[in-house]
Formats: sequence, C-alpha cells, structure tokens
Amino acid sequence: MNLNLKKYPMLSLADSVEKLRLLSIDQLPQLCIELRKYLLDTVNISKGHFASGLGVVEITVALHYVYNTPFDNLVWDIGHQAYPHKILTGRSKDIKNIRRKNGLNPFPCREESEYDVLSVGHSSTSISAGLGMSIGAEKEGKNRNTICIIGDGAMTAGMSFEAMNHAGEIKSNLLVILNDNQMSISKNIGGLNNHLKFLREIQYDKKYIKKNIFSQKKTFYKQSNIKNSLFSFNSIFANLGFIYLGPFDGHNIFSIINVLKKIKNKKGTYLLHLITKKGKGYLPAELDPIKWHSISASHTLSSKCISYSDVFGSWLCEIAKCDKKLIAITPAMCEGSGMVKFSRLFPNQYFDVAIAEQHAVTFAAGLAISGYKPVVSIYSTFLQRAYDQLIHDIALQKLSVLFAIDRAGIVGYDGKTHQGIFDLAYLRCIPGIIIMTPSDENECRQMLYTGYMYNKGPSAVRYPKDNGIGTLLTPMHEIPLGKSRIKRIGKKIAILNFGTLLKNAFFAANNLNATLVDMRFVKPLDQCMILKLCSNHQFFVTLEEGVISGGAGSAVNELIMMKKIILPVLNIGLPDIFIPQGSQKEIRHDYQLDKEGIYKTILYWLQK
Ligand SMILES: Cc1ncc(C[n+]2csc(CCOP(=O)(O)OP(=O)(O)O)c2C)c(N)n1
Ligand SMILES: CC(=O)[C@@H](O)[C@H](O)COP(=O)(O)O
Ligand SMILES: [Mg+2]
Repeated sequence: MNLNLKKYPMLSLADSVEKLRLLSIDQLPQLCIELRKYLLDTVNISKGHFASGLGVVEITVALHYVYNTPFDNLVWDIGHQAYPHKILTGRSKDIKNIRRKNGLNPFPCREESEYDVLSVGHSSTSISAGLGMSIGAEKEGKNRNTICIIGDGAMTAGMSFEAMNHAGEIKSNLLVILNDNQMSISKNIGGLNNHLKFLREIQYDKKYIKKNIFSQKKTFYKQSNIKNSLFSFNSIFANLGFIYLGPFDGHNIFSIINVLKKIKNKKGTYLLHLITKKGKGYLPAELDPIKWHSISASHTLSSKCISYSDVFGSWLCEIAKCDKKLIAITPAMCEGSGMVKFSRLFPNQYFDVAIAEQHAVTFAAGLAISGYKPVVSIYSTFLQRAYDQLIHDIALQKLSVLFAIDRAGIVGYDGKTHQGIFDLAYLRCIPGIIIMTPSDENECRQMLYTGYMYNKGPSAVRYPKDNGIGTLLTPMHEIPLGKSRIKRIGKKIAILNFGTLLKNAFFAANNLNATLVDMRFVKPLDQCMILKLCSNHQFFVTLEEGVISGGAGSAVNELIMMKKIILPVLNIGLPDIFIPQGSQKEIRHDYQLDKEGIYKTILYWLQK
C-alpha cells in the first residue's frame, strides 16, 4: 500500500483486513481518524461521492474487524458510501482514481474485488440479494454470515420493503444494518423516516431510558432475548419479524463492535439501527451534506451554457406560474434534476416521493386520472425501475403524463450502472408514447411544452447530463408531432440525428457533403421525411447517444425494410456492452461519438 507512514501510521498497519484484525480494539479510534483523513485527501483528487463514506467509517472498520470478510458477505446498498470499504480491502492506493477512466469502479463491483459480493449503484437491492445469499449460505452449511448495510434513504424503496417482508417470514441468518443519517441526497422524507425519528427519540429520551432500558448493553440483551420488549414491539422492523436492536450511536466503534460480536454468534434475522452523521468529521460536509454528497470534477460539464436540468427547472416554474394543475414529481433527485427553485416556489405542486421510482410513476397515473397534469422528472437509468408502471399504469391507460428524462446518454463518472443509454430502446416499443430527443436547450424547452400539452397519452423528453450549446430560449410553442428538420442539404448520404449529438454530426456532414436531418422524434417517426430522403440518397446513417440494439436507428431500419427499400444503413450509437466510466468527453471519444469519431466511422463504412 502506497500510504505515507507519517501521515497515516495506523492505516498503514491495516493495509489488509487480516492485518486490521490484528490491531487491538484501542487502536481502532485512531484508525478511524486516519481513514477519514485519507478519504478527504484522496477524494480531493478523485472527486466523487464523499459525505456518505465519512459517515460509515466506524461501521466499516467494525464490520471488517468482527466479521471474516470476504468469506462473510458484506452487501453495500447503492455503494456510494463504500470508499472506506475499498480502502480497507486492499484498494487504498487506487482510490484517488476512483470513477476515472480505467480507475476503480464508483461503487462495489464484483469484477473488481472478492470483497464486493454484489455490484451496485442503484438503490435498495441489498436486502433482497443478502437474503438470497443467506439462504445460499445455509444450504452450503459453512456458517457464512451475511450483512447488508443500507441507508435510511435506500430503505424507503419498495424493494427494501419487499425484501423485509420476505426475510421477516423465513428468518434466515441475516443482519441488516440500517445506517440512519436522516438524509437521502436531499433531506430524507416519508412515513418511514418519521418512524425512524420516533425510534431515535425514544433512544434519546433519558427519562424513558431510565425507566425502561438501563444501558445499551442491557438493551441488547433485552432485545435479543425477549422479543416483545418495548423497543422491539414499537419498531416496524420487529413487527415484520426482525429482531430489532438499537438505535445505537454509529460513531462509537466500541459499542458497534460489542453488538456485532454478540450478533455474530447468534442465528436469526436482525436489524441493527445505527445513528450516524452524513459527512462526519469534516465540518463543511456535516453542515451541508447535500452539497457534499458528491464532489463533481471540474469541467464535468462541457461549457458555460445553462444545463439541460436547469432548462427543465425553469420551464417547470414558468408553467406552474399559470397552471395550477401541474404537479411535478421526483423520486429523491431534486437537486440533480434542477428542481430546487421549483420546490421552494411551488411547494403545493411538488412531490419528492423518496427513492421510489415505481411509486412515482403510478402516483402520477392517479393524479392524471384525477385531472392533474403530472410531470415525472427521472434519470434515464432509474426509469428502468419503473418500466412496468410506465407500460401498465400509464401507457395502457392512455394517461397524459410527461416524463422529463434527465441523464440520458453518457453520464460519465458514475459509469456502467448509471449510463442512460437504454431508454430509447426500452421506450420505443411502448404503444402510444411520444418520444422526443432535443438537439439543443431551446428544443428541449419546446419539447417539454409539447409533451405537456399532449393529452392523448404519455410523452417523454430525454436530455443529457450536460450544458446546452447557447441557443436562445424562445417563447413556448408546440412542435408538430413527428416532424423533423433539415439542417443541411447534401448529396448521396443522409445523416439522421436523434438528440444532442447533432452538434458533432455537422463536422461529418460538412466534410462528406451529406444531408443532415434533426429527426427530433423517435416516436412518431417522421416517415415522410425518411421515405423522401430514401428516394434521393444512396446511404443512410443514423445517430443517437444510446444503445443501437433496438434504439432510434432500429426504427429507421424497420421502416426501410418494411417498405422494401434497398439502401445501406449505418446505425451509429453505443455497442452491446455496458459502457464504462470516464469523463463524458473520454467516453464519447472512445466510442466514436465525438465529431471526428462520427466522421471517421462513416468514412470507414463508406470505404468498406
Ligand atoms: C434506484 C435509485 N434511485 C435513486 C438513486 C440516487 N441516489 C443515490 S444515493 C441516494 C440517497 C441515498 O440515501 P441513503 O441510502 O440514506 O444514503 P446516504 O446518502 O444518506 O448515505 C439516491 C437518491 C439511486 N442510486 N438508485
Ligand atoms: C449514487 C447515485 O446514484 C447518485 O449520487 C448519483 O451519482 C447522482 O448523479 P448526479 O451527480 O449526476 O446527479
Ligand atoms: Mg441516509
């Protein structure tokens, strides 16, 4: 391990979990101090998720100290808090390159380390996967433990409830650690959050504690041995069938180790409730955990122009001013989706539904049925969670709901789990949906308006994690559905562009004297334009920032084949693999989606 001994003497003694376990328990507080310092020093270089990692330092040290990892399964939920885990499991020298191209993965990743038993990035998978592992371990008969570490935010999702419902019934050997820092990315919200508050208040009510439960040690014995003790009785977890322990201070390494050691030797389905502080140990992050949730790399966005998320946010405010029927919904992504101003100005028209994409979509269905005009703002990658709800609860019922799909295309540093590259393929097959792919920020604004005004079914506008190109935002008007726009007239080759790669396509179009069309709609497709272009061009090229299998280009192929037209078509987009991390610029370069890449790809294809 490449650690400076002077700066991190204890951490350098613990450069593997085996060595960590050789430390005396009294050395662990110092280890935690150095781990925090190391995290701060390295994330300063790497950028990326920060405050959550600081909050789980003691939990991480205690888990690796007490449990026999990697034999025992540690299942991290989401994984944005797993930097300390990566540091302690032999990856400390690489942490400065986390999220970078060819660097460590942003989240636990099975291919990266045997300590990462589940690849993660999306929320609320840990209890389901952990339960499966615990059943597997029981069948294997080798006394392998399974521990899931899940945040109070991730706990709000349907998957967590589904898993607890199952786990509480079958009672396998499973420990769920609830890391309750009272935060999601934004402030955590909802009934469960209020229940956690209630449990925390019981803990802090000194009178209550004096009267009922004496010390943490006694509390533990009471709860693990007498199932209907008052705490257990009062918690939702106990009612679901877990042995509920806590809440305890998640920054007291001694008490965490004490509890873990006892649980380790007992069979059963436990939920250990630990209270932590997001950003612990770094005051700016403690004071503003929203800002420090993740530190973005400078030059993340490509220019100084307004971001697409902000175009969306201002558009929302403008509509809400005159339309009280508008209801905007976010599944826990207020800041990233550009909705902070809207949420403050129009609190009665705004719902953060917590990390609950499925619910967000069907909730929108209910609002639409009741005469409201819901706008679901959602990242492309997280809409994957709500696919059935979109089909069954919205499209099938022809409900007019606008989906503002942010982070569409390459997202960059969050990598494989977060690339928004499947939406065009998975949306295109849904009957009756309108799918729009703006090529600049003003198009985005006009398309949001067009979708909002469309009243025959769902519509979607997909836009990237990026800034616009500086186009003037004009007064709102509806765009005729399914109408493309010719951007350049050329000969022989027609480039059909879907989305924000338009700016890069000009280079190829100019150099090849090609016709360039901004298709704007994936559905309905501008068939007239395509058929007209077929009659006076010899080659077609389609362009999109998404997977080519089943994407917008496939729609063009299908039309051409159906019309029995014989014309070579090149679909440019992303290949049939999970696209790795890196800056957006690097990834676009690597997959030939920058201007030179597009040009060369077409040229090479023409010459073949
Ligand atoms: C399905 C899904 N929706 C949304 C997100 C975005 N997201 C990442 S972290 C996070 C907050 C998680 O809160 P919590 O589990 O309490 O962890 P904390 O950040 O507080 O450590 C959210 C909403 C995600 N990763 N996956
Ligand atoms: C872990 C996670 O899912 C979020 O923190 C995500 O990284 C946010 O992405 P943006 O920074 O693009 O909003
Ligand atoms: Mg939290």
